[in-house]
Amino acid sequence: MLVEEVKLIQYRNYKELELQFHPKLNILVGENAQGKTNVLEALYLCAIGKSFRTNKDQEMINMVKESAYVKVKVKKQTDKVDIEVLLNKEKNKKIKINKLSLTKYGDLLGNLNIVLFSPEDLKIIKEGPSERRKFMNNDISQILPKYYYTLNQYNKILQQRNKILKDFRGKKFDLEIWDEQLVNSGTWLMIYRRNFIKRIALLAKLTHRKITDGLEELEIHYDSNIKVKDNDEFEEIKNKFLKQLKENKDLEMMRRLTLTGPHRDDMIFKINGLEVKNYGSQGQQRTAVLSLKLAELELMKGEVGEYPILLLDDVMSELDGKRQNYLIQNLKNVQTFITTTIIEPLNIKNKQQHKLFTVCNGEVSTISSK
Ligand SMILES: Nc1ncnc2c1ncn2[C@@H]1O[C@H](COP(=O)(O)OP(=O)(O)OP(=O)(O)O)[C@@H](O)[C@H]1O
Repeated sequence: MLVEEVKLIQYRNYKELELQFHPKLNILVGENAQGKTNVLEALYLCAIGKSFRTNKDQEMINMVKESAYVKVKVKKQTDKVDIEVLLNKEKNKKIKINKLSLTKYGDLLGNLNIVLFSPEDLKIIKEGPSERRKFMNNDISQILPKYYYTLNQYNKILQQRNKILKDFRGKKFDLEIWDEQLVNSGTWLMIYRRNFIKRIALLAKLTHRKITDGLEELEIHYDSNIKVKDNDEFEEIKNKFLKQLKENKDLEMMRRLTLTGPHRDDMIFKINGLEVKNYGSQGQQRTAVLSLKLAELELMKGEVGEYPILLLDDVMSELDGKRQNYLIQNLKNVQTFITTTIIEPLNIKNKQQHKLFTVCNGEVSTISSK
């Protein structure tokens, strides 16, 4: 799939902007703080329904305005989709697909699939488990919208259960009704995550082997909070989840928090048997993320039947020449958007088809198009 056009009105530092994109490679070049990432963020908003930089929709509205508007025209193998997002400082955002308003945000997912790679993604490897859960949640929701709904349901039940635990003042009460619901949706989340990680791990391993000329073996494992076996089915997982909840109940009541369940899941990344988080060099960590991102592209292609679009926000300068080359060479069939402050180090061969935009203080002009 590809984005043919984007239109922005009062979005961040753009008054009004319309851009036609190249079907292959689009490079946005400009100094810091000019508005390059804002364009990528707008594309992401139309794909996922939120920003990758903030949880507050209002921040995307131009500071001195009350509302903002983004529209993208998406071309898929078999049809075209127009996605519009209207942000308002006072009201919830409105999303339209082909002019029809959505009643559930989840229905947006799958209309425009996207893989984002930014320096922030190193957090997936380096930082705490919440970054890895965010990665799983974002990716699985895109390929399996029912995951998104199950996750929302699980989080609501979790909130309720936590509230009961928090308000507990020595009175007798029963958590069992919440346990049953938590376990039901939580078990599905675990099954979806386990399947997803199994598939992405294999793809990332093959890519990593290629990038490192066979020197490094990347392993990615699902580290589920509920101790289950690899081949356990729904009922077995559910029973183990319930058992673990029961065992932890005293501790939970003492801590007044739900300590058991997939909201505490994690993923483990290893290179040649050693955990990348603790033992990997900076370069190895970057390469592992690159392998993961390329694996995401292939996984989405396998699921959806066509490649998602790829946003590379400021990452080229983080990769050495060899990795840049590998990336560019492997993106031939993927519509790609690159932001960069300097164009020279990019290994874009002259022959390669692309469109080059300069971004300066909320204005964009096309420099070249091949
Ligand atoms: N809500 C807003 N209203 C107006 N301007 C905004 C708003 N949010 C951000 N900006 C402006 O947008 C600019 C930053 O844009 P962006 O993050 O796209 O920069 P960039 O070109 O990607 O820079 P860098 O190379 O540093 O990453 C800044 O000038 C900032 O003041």
